[in-house]
Amino acid sequence: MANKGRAEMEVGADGVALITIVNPPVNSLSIDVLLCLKDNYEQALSRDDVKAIVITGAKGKFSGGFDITAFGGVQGGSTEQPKIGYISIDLLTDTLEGARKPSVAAIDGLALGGGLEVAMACHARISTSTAQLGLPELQLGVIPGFGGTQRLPRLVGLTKGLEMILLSKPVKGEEAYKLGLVDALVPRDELVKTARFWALEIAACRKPWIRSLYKTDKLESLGDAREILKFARAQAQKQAANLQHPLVCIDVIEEGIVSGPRAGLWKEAHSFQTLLLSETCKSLIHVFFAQRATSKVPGITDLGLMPRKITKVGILGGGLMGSGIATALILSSYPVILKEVNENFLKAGIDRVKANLQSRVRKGKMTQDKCERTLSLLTGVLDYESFKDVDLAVIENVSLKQQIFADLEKYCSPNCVLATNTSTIDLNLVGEKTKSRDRIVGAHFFSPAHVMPLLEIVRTHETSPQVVVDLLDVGKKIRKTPIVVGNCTGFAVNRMFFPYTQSALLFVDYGLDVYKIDRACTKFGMPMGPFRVADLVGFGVAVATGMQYLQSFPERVYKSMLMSIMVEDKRTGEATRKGFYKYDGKRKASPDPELMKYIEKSRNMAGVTPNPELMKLPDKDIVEMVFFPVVNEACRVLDEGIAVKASDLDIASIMGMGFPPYRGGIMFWADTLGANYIFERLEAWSKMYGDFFKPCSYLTERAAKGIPLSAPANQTRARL
Ligand SMILES: C[C@H](O)CC(=O)SCCNC(=O)CCNC(=O)[C@H](O)C(C)(C)COP(=O)(O)OP(=O)(O)OC[C@H]1O[C@@H](n2cnc3c(N)ncnc32)[C@H](O)[C@@H]1OP(=O)(O)O
Repeated sequence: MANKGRAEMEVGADGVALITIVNPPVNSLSIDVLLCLKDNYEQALSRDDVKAIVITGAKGKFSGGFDITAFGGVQGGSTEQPKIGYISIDLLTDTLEGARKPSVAAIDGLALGGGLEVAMACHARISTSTAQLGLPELQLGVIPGFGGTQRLPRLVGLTKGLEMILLSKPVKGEEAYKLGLVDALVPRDELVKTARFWALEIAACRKPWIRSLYKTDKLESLGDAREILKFARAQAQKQAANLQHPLVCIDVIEEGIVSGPRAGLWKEAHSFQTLLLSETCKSLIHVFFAQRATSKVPGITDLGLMPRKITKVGILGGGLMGSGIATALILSSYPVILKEVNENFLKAGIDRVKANLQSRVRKGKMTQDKCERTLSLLTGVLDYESFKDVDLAVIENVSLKQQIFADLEKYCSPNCVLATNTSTIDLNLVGEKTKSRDRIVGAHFFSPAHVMPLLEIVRTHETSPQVVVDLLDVGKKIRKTPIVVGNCTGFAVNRMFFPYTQSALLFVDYGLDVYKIDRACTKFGMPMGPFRVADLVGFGVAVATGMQYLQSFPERVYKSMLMSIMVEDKRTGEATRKGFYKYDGKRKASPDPELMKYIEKSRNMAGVTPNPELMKLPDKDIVEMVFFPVVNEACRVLDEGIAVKASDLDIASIMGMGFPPYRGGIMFWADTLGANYIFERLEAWSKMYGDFFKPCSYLTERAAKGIPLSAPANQTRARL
């Protein structure tokens, strides 16, 4: 098998061995790279002409950490691993850090995870000011495994070290220097030269020879450290009660502080090994690759098309979505022209963008100066005159979309991409009156558009691949995760979201408690249960959406009257301070005993007698009752070719619905339970409660054949 990366060594006349990690695209530390590093070290330590060593990464990137692609092989048992502690103790601690020749890390681009851990084992670190340094392993369900749990707190102090590790939050070179994580900041073109000089200075005892594993000056006293760790444990549990690995990480750090760093390294090595095989780690690794795979669309991104340069974006409508989209675009340096129908609406739209930016200033995410420079990219207009040179026009929720598209066709250049932000409108209808159907595309942002990470790119049969490639590129530049989907009511995310609320409403009619359902969902890991979400969004939207679904999918909509009854009583959610919950002045939700009268009315209208047995159900059953219909719908979305692959739906469920990432997304989670189990439960419920639960043919077939729901179906033709 071909080697996965290497480390190259070159010995200079100055007596410095320069070791370069070469493993594109991010110089990850594969086992091959690490074994090369070991060979290089053995050579450098034995050669008389080598006085000191510098480690760097090829092409401006130190290293993105351990090779994540190898995790899958280890988890599946197909890749053999080095023995426990071999990399962190034998190689990095005893060979590199314990060597009688000094090492200096020359860091540019990124030093993440194992990359930073290699750098911390060196005796000094020189960095550029823009490099990113961090230990993001917890994001992947593991802990730092090459000594990071021991060395980072010793270099930057326990509080900062915990923050960086538990929040997977990297720092820029500049901050790393202030924290003491790096020893000097230099411009990129002086990086290696300075590191060489520094290494020779250490060898000549003119600069300190520091083994960070044994540093104690930054560590708090044992009593203080215990208090800090206690607080960190409480925070970790509060933030994600279902996750074990943050607590394991804190235990490992504590071991090093209480019993010494060597004991800490051993505990780290054993814990890393155990966590690597956990369901959480498998799920999070799946999510890492699934997220990157969303921008790989068969038949679109494999045609060799290059994205065209988008230099200016026109937005029609400065409402909530239009202003949010404008904010997202100017934040990524796109000049934007915002068009409204009159002065008042235009001012309101621009004020919304200003408020979005000001909120970033207040939170310390942006300086006032940067805020003003960003705002200068936005121009408000009342006519189409300035649309001549826009490359992308995004139409927000304005009526007469057809007319607007016909107007745009007259005013914009023939190459301008025409995008519409809609969650429901049929794109084929929108383009009906134009000759430009090939450049019409949906750009479904989620509210608030400048904050939510997901972007559904909706294509019709006629949308050209070039236009999709262009929008994928814009999505990446504005830091959204784009999912390419076909045209249908609700696209992928809302189609999956709808049964979530529907199922919850059905079971309330049949006797379950609103608050019990919400609690079961939040314990499962959802940020909010379906009823709390409905309050947040407002019932107006939910009722209107329900009507559209009823039209499109009449055979599987449960017609609950509960929300409509509440709307009649002007009880429409958080905005009216009363929905399924009641809200105080600070938007704090609490259960409302009055709700029962609406529920009883809804049950009467449905002609349903509540079953008291349902209230005795454990949370697990409630979660399945709410989510299996979502799985069923996700299967239909996949079967119809609306989504091109199951992992796209995993990302859509995580980023669009708040499905817990540590469960891997809706389809990944479903496969951990098995298609057959889900089929049987849905089938049983469909007999008791009706067609809403009826398993679709995709699910039925896979359950019968024992095929995972996520397995690609080559026979499924994309219907768009
Ligand atoms: C023992 C140790 O403690 C354990 C570890 O080190 S675990 C690993 C810790 N490191 C990380 O978590 C970093 C993960 N990577 C990232 O956050 C980002 O990829 C990055 C910041 C490095 C680069 O981001 P960006 O420039 O946007 O590029 P991105 O699209 O994410 O990645 C480029 C490619 O590199 C791959 N890649 C990134 N990091 C990788 C890694 N550590 N191993 C293997 N492949 C990696 C991606 O999968 C992607 O591949 P693709 O082009 O085939 O889709």
